[in-house]
Amino acid sequence: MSKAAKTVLVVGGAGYIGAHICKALAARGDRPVVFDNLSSGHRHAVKWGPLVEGDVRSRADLDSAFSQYAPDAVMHFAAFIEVGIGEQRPLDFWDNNVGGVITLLQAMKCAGNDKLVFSSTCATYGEPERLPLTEAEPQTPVSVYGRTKLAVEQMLRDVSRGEGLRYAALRYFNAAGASPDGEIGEEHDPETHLIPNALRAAAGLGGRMKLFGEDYDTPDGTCIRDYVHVMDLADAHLAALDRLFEVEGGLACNLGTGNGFSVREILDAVETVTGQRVPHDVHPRRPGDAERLLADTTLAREVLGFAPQRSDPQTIIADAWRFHAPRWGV
Ligand SMILES: NC(=O)c1ccc[n+]([C@@H]2O[C@H](COP(=O)([O-])OP(=O)(O)OC[C@H]3O[C@@H](n4cnc5c(N)ncnc54)[C@H](O)[C@@H]3O)[C@@H](O)[C@H]2O)c1
Ligand SMILES: O=c1ccn([C@@H]2O[C@H](COP(=O)(O)OP(=O)(O)O[C@H]3O[C@H](CO)[C@H](O)[C@H](O)[C@H]3O)[C@@H](O)[C@H]2O)c(=O)[nH]1
Repeated sequence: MSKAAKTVLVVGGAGYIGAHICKALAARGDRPVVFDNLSSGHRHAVKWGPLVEGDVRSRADLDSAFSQYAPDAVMHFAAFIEVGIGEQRPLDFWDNNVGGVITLLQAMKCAGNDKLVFSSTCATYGEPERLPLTEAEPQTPVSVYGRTKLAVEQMLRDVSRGEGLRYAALRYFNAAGASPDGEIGEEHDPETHLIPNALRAAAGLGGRMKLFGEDYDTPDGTCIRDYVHVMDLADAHLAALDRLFEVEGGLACNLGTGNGFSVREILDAVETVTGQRVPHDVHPRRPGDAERLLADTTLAREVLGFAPQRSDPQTIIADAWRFHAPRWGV
């Protein structure tokens, strides 16, 4: 394992997951340089190194960041992430999520940089045929968002084979939680994810939460997901980064825990942690929601030494609540 401090260009590092990875990089002595257009990220979440304001679709913006900071590796988090909006604005999603990576890879090649960690998603699997999902399961995404992420994975494989790119495509399941010290957390606007929406409702903000679908073929009728703490994701990113300095070629790897929780189980956990009821109404199914998603974690454990420490729902929710509660005045 290479222990020398690294400069890492963190594209999308002002966003939720990227900011937590920056904090983890700095904590072990690496130097994160955030490159972000602040379209959904936050200037106040960039705390552990410089911020380069730029757009990943702009070669000029990227070239100037590479020449100023000469990063040893790149981590790419920037994307449009709202599945529903992707169905209405597919061209924007292909432009940002795929076009952005083409421009980034061209800039990396020009700068002589061949190491990339990429944010992929369990949404590339679509509606699973078998659970838990191993990396070998067919990837048949059912959303524009999932198809853009799959297209990038395919492009990375080609560029790795043909041009020697070293990469790790990390397929996150449901990222959740916040830095345990409450310093940074999840601040999407609009927020579509279950845990922050349930916490908002518990705090008496934003009205009653919508529970999407109670007629699934699951024990309580609600969807089952594999929630993984953002700080555990950070550990996996550090391991994936180190691996790029040791191993040639590409890696595609699930990041989840293998444990599934239903929407109702999450609401119960939110009520336990906050001591408040979660006012909610049952609504029809949300289009594109798979019934169950669960990661097989064998590869992550073997290749990245992935051993989640904070990914039980109680800890995830307690950490998220510690971040949100003071900001919401509760
Ligand atoms: N949140 C999850 O549960 C989850 C699950 C699976 C995969 N992912 C992937 O992880 C990544 C990060 O997700 P997140 O929840 O932190 O999202 P986020 O929206 O909080 O962060 C994305 C960041 O990228 C920046 N950005 C977007 N387009 C850009 C562009 N053209 N140029 C420069 N910067 C740009 C935004 O300003 C923002 O800071 C995304 O690629 C997402 O698809 C997230
Ligand atoms: O207000 C809400 C929000 C969510 N849900 C339900 O809670 C479960 C989890 O939903 P999330 O939106 O929190 O997470 P998803 O599983 O839909 O999303 C994950 O997978 C997506 C692709 O499918 C993207 O990758 C996304 O970034 C990632 O968090 C789903 O059954 C959803 O219907 C609700 O009932 N009410």
